[in-house]
Amino acid sequence: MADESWRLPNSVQQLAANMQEPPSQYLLREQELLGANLAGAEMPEPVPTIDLGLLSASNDPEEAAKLRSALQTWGFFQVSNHGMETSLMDSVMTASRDFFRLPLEEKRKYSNIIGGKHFQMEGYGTDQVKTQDQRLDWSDRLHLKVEPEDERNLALWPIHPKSFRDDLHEYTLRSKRIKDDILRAMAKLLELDEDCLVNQFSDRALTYARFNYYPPCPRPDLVLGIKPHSDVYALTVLLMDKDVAGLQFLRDGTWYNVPAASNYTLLINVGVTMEIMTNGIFKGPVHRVVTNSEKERMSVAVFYGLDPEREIGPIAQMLTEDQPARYRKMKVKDFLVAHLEHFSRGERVVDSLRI
Ligand SMILES: O=C(O)CCC(=O)C(=O)O
Ligand SMILES: [Fe+2]
Repeated sequence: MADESWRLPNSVQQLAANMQEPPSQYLLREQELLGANLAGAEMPEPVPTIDLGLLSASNDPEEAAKLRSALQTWGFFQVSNHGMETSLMDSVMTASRDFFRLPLEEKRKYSNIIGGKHFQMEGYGTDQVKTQDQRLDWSDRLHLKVEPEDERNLALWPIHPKSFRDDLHEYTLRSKRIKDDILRAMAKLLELDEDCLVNQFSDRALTYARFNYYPPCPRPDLVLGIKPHSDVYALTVLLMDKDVAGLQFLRDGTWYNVPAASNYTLLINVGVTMEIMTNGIFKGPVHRVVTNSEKERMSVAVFYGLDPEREIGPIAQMLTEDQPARYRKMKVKDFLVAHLEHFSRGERVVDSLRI
């Protein structure tokens, strides 16, 4: 039988602890390094910051204009005055750090590989390896479905540290309010009914939380923490490490560094689902994560998607005779499968849906 062990990558944390040089599957090829400039450039302006309290309470025109500009220029922004307590963000980060510090055998109880061979989306591990020549990312993840709540697979929710489950539950309740406030503000920018976007997310809509752990990497000049991608869901709420930077966004051919902020930053970015729903008006930016030779980095992303049983396509209110649909319709669950295929090849699924 052919040796298929390449399908089961090691924990990167384990590799980082034992190796001097990353194995070849992690190294970017010469071609990929051309013009890649992993060091990235400084952003020409500070990360746009939207006062969410002001925006949602009074639809403050200045904040709304900032949001419009951030969405059109970058596809991401920071939110302040968002109602999430620092102590809760602290607890989530600490619980996440404590989880990744557990012994490997303990973490493997939540593995995303079933029966030693079959990959599932949820659980602890790395991305699925689909082909032998796929570039691997220098990160380990814990990926959990949070909503619909009755579909939580609690067997994959860590019991250590003890606070993990409660913290995640509480955190995602708060994060949902932030997401809804942003969706309302975006709907107003598009001159849609205030709840038009919020209503796209039924009680069967998917929410995932992903805990990303990036161990120090001996070759930050050749290895990425996460390869370039656009998030597939509609909106991402990202809690970033307050000490270590690493996230970069691509704009007009240049990779820009998002600096670490000493207080926790909640960064919001548009995903491909939103790009399709708004018929291409708000675009899901391409981003990646670079590695650091000395420091580990953590982030926690919450992804908001649609009900997998419905169709994804531009919403009817966005279409006119002059602005016909730019994307084909597709069942959400097929779209998510197609995304994984494209992601493993470093491509964007949205490009395959253009009419
Ligand atoms: O770690 C980060 O800052 C970003 C992570 C990310 O892009 C993702 O999980 O999709
Ligand atoms: Fe992402």
